[in-house]
Amino acid sequence: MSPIASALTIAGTDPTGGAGIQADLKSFQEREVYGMSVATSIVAQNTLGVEDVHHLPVPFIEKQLHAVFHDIAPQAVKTGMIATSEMMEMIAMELKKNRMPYVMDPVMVAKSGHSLMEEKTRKTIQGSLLPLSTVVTPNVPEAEILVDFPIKDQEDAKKAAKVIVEDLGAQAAVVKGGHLPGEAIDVLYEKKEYHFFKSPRTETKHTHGTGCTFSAVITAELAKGKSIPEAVKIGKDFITAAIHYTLGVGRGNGPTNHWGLRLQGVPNNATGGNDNE
Ligand SMILES: Nc1ncnc2c1ncn2[C@@H]1O[C@H](COP(=O)(O)OP(=O)(O)OP(=O)(O)O)[C@@H](O)[C@H]1O
Ligand SMILES: Cc1ncc(CO)c(N)n1
Repeated sequence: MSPIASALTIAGTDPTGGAGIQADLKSFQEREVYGMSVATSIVAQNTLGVEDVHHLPVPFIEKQLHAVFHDIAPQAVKTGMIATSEMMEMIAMELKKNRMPYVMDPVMVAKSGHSLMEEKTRKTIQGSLLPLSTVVTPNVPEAEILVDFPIKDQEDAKKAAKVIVEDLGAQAAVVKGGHLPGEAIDVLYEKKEYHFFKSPRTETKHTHGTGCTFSAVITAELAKGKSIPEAVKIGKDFITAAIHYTLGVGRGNGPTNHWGLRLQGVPNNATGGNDNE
């Protein structure tokens, strides 16, 4: 195995750098993992919202994937925005040929409310990418769509994480608590056990790309060989600091601070302790 861990993101773009591929690459870099990216859709967006979306042709996305896989083998991969069923099916085929830890962030709707996935694609996930995933990281609205019941509190989030693993076939699931009231508690279900990752809620409007950043850090840590709970713990510490040390840039819901954890004096390769609830 290469001494350098590398990771690949397959996702949409954000020219203002807070979400999508740009956020993923910044997160990989912060975790000292060599970052690579394959674009699915080019998105004209900023902190105020999504202006327009241009989907790349499926054969062209496939060519980008081949360019990576034929040259530098990543140790882990994540997917973010995958807008159409056709893209999803092709990516699932490629990931079946190239098996490695795989983090699926099932991006459906931007924080601004703009849809980033066609309605009919929401069900394609379940038959294609989801069963291939090492970890799925839905927020509450995405988890509700995957499991088809409402999630109002932590008990519902626990049930959803379990259904995503036991009925839908993911190896592990983290239902993120960003959209529930109170402390920000993420629920991981893995190997028939629950783990809870808790942080105080920061009162801020600058949470653009939190989900992308969180799942990218998990991917980076899996690329280094960390266990799923260790990787999620580091993802949680990273995003908590990134939200806390807000940059205050952008006219709308601004990005997070990808070097926030460094400001706490935490070395990049620190391992996660056990901070479960
Ligand atoms: N205000 C907040 N304070 C502290 N942690 C937060 C806050 N909002 C979200 N988080 C944490 O950020 C991470 C991402 O969760 P969130 O639910 O915001 O993802 P998301 O909706 O998929 O994000 P996005 O769609 O913007 O990429 C989780 O670990 C969650 O607990
Ligand atoms: C490309 C892209 N992926 C994900 C999100 C969700 O944060 C976004 N706004 N843009």
